[in-house]
Amino acid sequence: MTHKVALLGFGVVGQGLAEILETKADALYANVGFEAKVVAISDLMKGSLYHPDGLDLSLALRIVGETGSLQGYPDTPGLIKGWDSFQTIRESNADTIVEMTFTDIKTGQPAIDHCKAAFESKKNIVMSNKGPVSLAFRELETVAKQNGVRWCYEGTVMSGTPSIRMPLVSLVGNDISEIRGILNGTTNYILTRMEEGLTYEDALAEAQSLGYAEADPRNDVEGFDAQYKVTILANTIMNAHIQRDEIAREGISKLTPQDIQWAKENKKRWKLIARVVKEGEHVMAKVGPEAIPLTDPLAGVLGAQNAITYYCDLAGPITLIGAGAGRTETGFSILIDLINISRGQL
Ligand SMILES: NC(=O)C1=CN([C@@H]2O[C@H](COP(=O)(O)OP(=O)(O)OC[C@H]3O[C@@H](n4cnc5c(N)ncnc54)[C@H](OP(=O)(O)O)[C@@H]3O)[C@@H](O)[C@H]2O)C=CC1
Ligand SMILES: N[C@@H](CC=O)C(=O)O
Repeated sequence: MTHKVALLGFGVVGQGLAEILETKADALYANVGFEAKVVAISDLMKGSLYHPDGLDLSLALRIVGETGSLQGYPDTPGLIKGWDSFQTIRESNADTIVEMTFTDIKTGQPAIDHCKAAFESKKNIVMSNKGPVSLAFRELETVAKQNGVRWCYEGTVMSGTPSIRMPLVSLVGNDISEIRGILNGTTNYILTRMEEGLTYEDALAEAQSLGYAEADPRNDVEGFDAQYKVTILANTIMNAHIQRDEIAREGISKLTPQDIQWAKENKKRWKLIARVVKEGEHVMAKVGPEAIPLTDPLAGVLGAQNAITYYCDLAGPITLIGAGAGRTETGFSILIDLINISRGQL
């Protein structure tokens, strides 16, 4: 059955997903029987399109690439322009809403309301936006279940590297007592480039131009993004009931070139380390910069790469290393969720 999809947000990730759905359509159908049709795209400034029979994705990508807007998409019978996100959620014929709008680190809105509106309209949500999963996990999980729909968010932690599905599916049955990792691509990229001699400002500008940084990069460099991801991991993987503000947070913005040099001279490397530890029923989490020895496996994780180690009682420590951000990588994270929903799998 063709999976009908509506895209909310047509920025880096939205366009990355559209490119994948366009270029891999035949291979996905032939290899895994997955067929998707994008019926709507709704973006705050770029405009919106809806056609119940599906949109021409390569045309939408080309027009937005050339003009920065969807307005130039040709009018055809049945095409509706101008729906906002809530109209798209409620009135489109999509099976799944893909939420890729910006992460509001204070309120999680309007994405939390997008989720509620979708679930109440009996539509699944797939998202890379961390706000709702981090701030309203229990409530939204309940609303999704009550409405018999799916809620998937693989891309919220480590982009297309399966940091959520791997522990939930492949490591199921283990008791995971600790999670430790590098969960923010932008800061890891900045630290790597500073060690190579770039200034903090130039390294941040590069991370922004490569599509790694949040719309407001303070979310990355002050550790909010990693704090959000740690909350998601604690609650989804360790079944904790932890609130974002209970997690101690420090970013990398106070690190100086002298700090970087000191670490180099002492066979160490600065990393923004995220940690969740479970002792009995108590779960403690924190995010902060640490100068770790070069012998630590996390020290070798460079650029926008992320890494995470799950300390399992049966399988031992299992480490996953991969992209933590990026257009195609995060677009891929959405694809994993869509395929699993289509297959009826977790
Ligand atoms: N980039 C990455 O590597 C990763 C990103 N993420 C998360 O994925 C989400 C998308 O990231 P990214 O694509 O990089 O961000 P962008 O800023 O490139 O894109 C977000 C898009 O959402 C649009 N938007 C904002 N609010 C609304 C709204 N209410 N309704 C419709 N559209 C809206 C913006 O519109 P406009 O600009 O036109 O106003 C923009 O085009 C974010 O939440 C981010 O945290 C997660 C993992 C990795
Ligand atoms: N800004 C984030 C993007 C992915 O979540 C990062 O740099 O890791």
